This record gives sequence, structure tokens and C-alpha cells, in this order.
Amino acid sequence: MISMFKPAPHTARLPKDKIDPTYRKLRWQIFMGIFFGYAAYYLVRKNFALAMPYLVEQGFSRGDLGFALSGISIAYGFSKFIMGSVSDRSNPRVFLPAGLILAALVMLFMGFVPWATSSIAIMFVLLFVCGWFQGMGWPPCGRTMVHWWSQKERGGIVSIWNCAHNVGGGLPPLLFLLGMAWFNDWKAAFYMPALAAIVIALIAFALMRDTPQSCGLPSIEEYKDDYPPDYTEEAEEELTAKQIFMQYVLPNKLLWYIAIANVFVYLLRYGILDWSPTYLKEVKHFSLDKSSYAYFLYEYAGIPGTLLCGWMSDKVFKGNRGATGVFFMVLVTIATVVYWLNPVGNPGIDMACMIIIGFLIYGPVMLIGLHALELAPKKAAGTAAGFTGLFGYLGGSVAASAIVGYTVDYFGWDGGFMVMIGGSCLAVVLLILTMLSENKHKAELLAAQNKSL
Ligand SMILES: O=P(O)(O)OC[C@H](O)CO
Repeated sequence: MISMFKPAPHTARLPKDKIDPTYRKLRWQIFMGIFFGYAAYYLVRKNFALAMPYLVEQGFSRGDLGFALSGISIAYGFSKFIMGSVSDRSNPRVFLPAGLILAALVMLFMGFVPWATSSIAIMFVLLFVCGWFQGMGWPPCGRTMVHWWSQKERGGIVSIWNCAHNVGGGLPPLLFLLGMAWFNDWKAAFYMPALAAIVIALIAFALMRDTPQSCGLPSIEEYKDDYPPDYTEEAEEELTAKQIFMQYVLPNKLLWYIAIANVFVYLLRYGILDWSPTYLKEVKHFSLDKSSYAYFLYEYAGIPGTLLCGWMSDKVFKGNRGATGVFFMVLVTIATVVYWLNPVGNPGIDMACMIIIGFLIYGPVMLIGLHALELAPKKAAGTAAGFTGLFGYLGGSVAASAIVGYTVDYFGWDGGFMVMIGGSCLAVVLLILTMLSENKHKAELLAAQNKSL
């Protein structure tokens, strides 16, 4: 392990009267760090698409640029898992800003060095490297949330934090427009978001901290008197990579269910998002500004949808993440069917469907990450979430571009929608299995607890 990433050592406990005010202040401060820190990761994850129309003008084909772009998803899928395990043994205060700065440096390179955008192979490699550094974003946020918010608070906090995806995802076009206005240079699509990301990385470093114990505070379980049923003192010890993989991730059946369900959730998330400009233009005859607007609304409708999903998951479904996922996935499947079957000439309905799908799909996206955090001890949280990301990106996101694209080429849009809707139905089945196993698992834990009393 590189020494600068080492987890911060525990320090002497603060006096009793300082614990509560320090906890309150630091939780607020740290949350700002991980929220804006993660939003900034999206600044340098989505910006290549903005440069694509100009690269087409340079003579590159859409298909080849799509291939170069897939480098990000492929690398990100692997990295979220592998770097997740490094992150579980690292200080998030250093890990998150380091990954963000490295990803931003790749984008600066693409913006300022003409060689970097001179061939598809070079762009693929650079985007792959950027995707790899991107994998250093989610796991330290997960590690931070499980160390600073107790189990009962997690549905709420993770759903608020998850909105960072949409906040960050919506900003690159604005930064690009600003860059175009200032410099009249399309490469601003690379360097404007990258420069903003570097500034935010430094702010995140100033705001974030490692564990509560490294700040002289008790564990969150002790502070909130909120202990998971299987909690022991050992939960505070850092784990080795072998323990994380062999004891807590690979043998975990529920984690496998949600990871596979994530393939289909991501197939719909990115299938609808990535293809909406093309589908709305070709089939529904939308103008460019109207389809861009639909894209923007899809992203931002995800914010209230995610918050509602987190709230319902805690309050209505009493923490059963599987059941909440089933509820949202059934609704989003229905909305997708309406979006597909709505005849040409009803743009209001198409727009409403984009908003409803955006509103409903980010809830399950968030829930799977949250559920993964809960299915492993907190010292293995990043790896567990990374495991679901591996499936979501390598399976779902890559399929959303490649399989949906080829299906549309060979069988038309009906075929593309059947793939996405069929995937959603499979996600529902897997989440039902998760829900049933979750109920059984909780009943077993309760029985074991009652026995030990
Ligand atoms: O890796 P991302 O950015 O797609 O985020 C994943 C979600 O937060 C999972 O909960």
C-alpha cells in the first residue's frame, strides 16, 4: 500500500463535552466533501461526449468514437471493484482527491495536446486510463458514509449523497458553453470540466476526514447507539484484501443477486439516456434542442426520485431495499413501455416518459449501492459496492451501447426496447429473490440474537 493512502491512525478520545459538537460539525463538513467531490468525478466522466460532434467534424466516425468512449465504462467497471478493495484499506481524504486529480489530468492532456485526440486508439487508451482513475471516487464515499452515519440513518444520507451523480452529470455542458464563450475552442469540453474538478478536489481534501476514531471520536455505532445485529469490536479492525474478497464479498449470495440485477438496472439507465437523442430525433422527430432538454430533464428528475426512493425505503418498506427496488423497477418498466409504444406526434407524452423514467431509475441505482454497503462489514464496504459496479458497468453500460445499438441496427427500435424491457423484467425477478432472501436473513439474525439473550 502506498504510504500516503494509509488509513489515518486512531487518536486519543476527545473530552465528553466535545464529542457531540465535533461529530455534528464534522458530519456536515465531510458530507460536503464527498458530495461535491463525487459530483466533480462526473465532470470528467461525461465530458468526452461533448467533444464528439467536433471530433466527427475532424473525420472520425460515430461508431469509432463510441468505441473510444466505451474505454471509460470498461475501465471504470473493473476499477470500481479493484480500487474499491484498495480504498477499503485507504484514507478517503487522500484517495478521493488523488483519483479526481489524476482523472482531470488525463482530460487536461486531451484538451491541450493535439496528439491526444489524433487517433481512436490513443483516445481509447486515454479514456480507459481516465475510467480507471474514476474508480477511485465511489468507494471512498461509501467508506466515509458507513463510518460516519449509522445503519438507521444510511437510507437517508446515501439517497441525498447519490444526487451528486445528477448534479455533477448536468454541469459539463454548462462549463463547456462557458469555455466556448471565453475561448471559442471546442477543446474547452476537456479542460474546463478538468480545471473545475481539480479545484473541487482540493476543496474535498480540505473538508474530508478518515474515520471518526481518527478524529478522537467514538465509532458511529457507539455515538448513535445503533448497532447492527452482528456488530462486534472486530468491526473496527481494518481487513486484508484476502479477508474482504474471500470472507465477505465472493461468498455473499445476496450480493451476487443485486450485482446481477445491477446489469439490468444499468442497461435501462444508460440504454434510455445514451440513446434518447437518437431515438427522439429519428423516431419521434424531435429537434436537437428539444431532445437535449429531454436528456437534461431525465438527469435532474433523478434527484427528487432518488430522495423519494431513499425515504420510502426507510419509512415505507422499513429498510427492505429489495422490496423498494421491486416497486420502483415495476413502475419504471411500465413507463418504458409507454415511451416505446407512444405513437409519433405526442411529444408531451415522450417528454413526460423521459422525466418519469429518470425519476424512477435513479432510485434503484442508489439502492443497489446502498444495499451493497449494508451487506458487508464497513471495512469491506467499498469492495462490496465496487462488485455491483463491476456488473453494472461491464454488463449493463457496455450492453446499453453495444447490444442495444446492434439490436436497433438489425431489428429496429422495437428490438432495442424489447432488450431493455426484458432486462427490466429480469431485474424485477432478481430483486424479488433479493427481497425474499433478505427477509430470511433478517429473521435468522433476529433468532440468533434472541437465543443469545
Ligand atoms: O458508479 P456510479 O457513478 O454509476 O454510481 C453508482 C451508484 O451510486 C450506485 O449506488
